Amino acid sequence: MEFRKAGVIGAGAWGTALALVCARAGLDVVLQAREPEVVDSIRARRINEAFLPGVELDARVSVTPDFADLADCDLILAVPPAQFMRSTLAAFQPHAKPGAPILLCSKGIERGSLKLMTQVLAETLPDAPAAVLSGPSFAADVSRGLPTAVTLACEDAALGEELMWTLSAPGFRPYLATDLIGAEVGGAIKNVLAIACGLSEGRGLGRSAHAALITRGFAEMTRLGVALGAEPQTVAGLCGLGDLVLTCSSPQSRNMSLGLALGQGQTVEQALAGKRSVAEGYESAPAVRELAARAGVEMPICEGVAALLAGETTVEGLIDALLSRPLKSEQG
Ligand SMILES: NC(=O)C1=CN([C@@H]2O[C@H](COP(=O)(O)OP(=O)(O)OC[C@H]3O[C@@H](n4cnc5c(N)ncnc54)[C@H](O)[C@@H]3O)[C@@H](O)[C@H]2O)C=CC1
Ligand SMILES: O=C(CO)COP(=O)(O)O
Repeated sequence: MEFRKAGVIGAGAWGTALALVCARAGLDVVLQAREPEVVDSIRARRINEAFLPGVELDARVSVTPDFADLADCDLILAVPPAQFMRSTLAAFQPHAKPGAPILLCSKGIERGSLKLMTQVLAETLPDAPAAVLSGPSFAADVSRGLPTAVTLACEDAALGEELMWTLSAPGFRPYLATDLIGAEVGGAIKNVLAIACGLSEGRGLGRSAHAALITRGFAEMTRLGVALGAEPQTVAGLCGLGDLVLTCSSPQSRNMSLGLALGQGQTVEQALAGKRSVAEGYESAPAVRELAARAGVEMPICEGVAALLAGETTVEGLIDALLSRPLKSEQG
């Protein structure tokens, strides 16, 4: 199957950057934006001022508010915040071209249902072939053409390969996998762990604590991923460990910067006030906590972040709780 026209659903920073990736890969692109001012800004100035300022969009990218304009797209990239994936796909569903694959590019777990994005897709567009794109990739970097490598997972290996060739460009390298769950869990959990790393940074706990949080956080990610059916080597790839390292290492991350603000003494409400961009770790933390409890998996860092965000503990309480855990085997 040769792909010629991509529809990108969701014109936040990442959807806009991915529209550029598709255009650079030679596809015609229709970018669906929810906000009228985003449509106006791209039509008037070729720039998404609200979510990706300073980046000029390729002439191959057209913008629309209307899902009907994606009806002839033979490939769809779904990029709304995870909590809106279900409502967004449901709105798009009447316009989906039969057989067009849907590449899920959002990172999170649906609150309430505790479902991954592939499960949400299976319930809203059950006949659409599913794939997942996830990995260390700041929209600002990717949109500027800086080198990036990501995981592209698809159970149908031939379709995965087709998608890999379709989307690859000199600065954008998708690596193939067939393990959808593995490709999804890391991206959801790393956002919660990045909040923890931000807290540590904000409290001035030092680089050693930072490295400990990444490493023990990766153990949590792997435990829950495996309990949900992921292959550990997928979690150790770009979509898991790779994205954990990126997101925990730069205040450019919305999740890490949320943790940083909390660590410096802001309340959750203050840290989130006035923000239009999404911090998926805030949204997914309660779902990660519930999934871990349901699976009987210990995730003390994620559990602590969820408790902090829910107002059940303080930053000091969270740090004390982690440091007073019983000593044990590293592999346990
Ligand atoms: N920004 C980045 O560097 C990256 C983001 N992602 C993921 O992409 C997904 C989207 O994030 P961004 O593009 O960064 O978003 P953003 O934070 O730049 O923008 C917020 C988005 O939320 C949408 N939105 C707000 N209310 C909505 C509603 N009721 N229904 C549907 N959509 C609504 C807005 O239209 C906008 O597209 C997230 O899951 C994020 O984790 C993944 C890789 C990189
Ligand atoms: O997912 C990302 C990088 O891979 C973006 O991280 P933030 O959402 O924390 O900014």
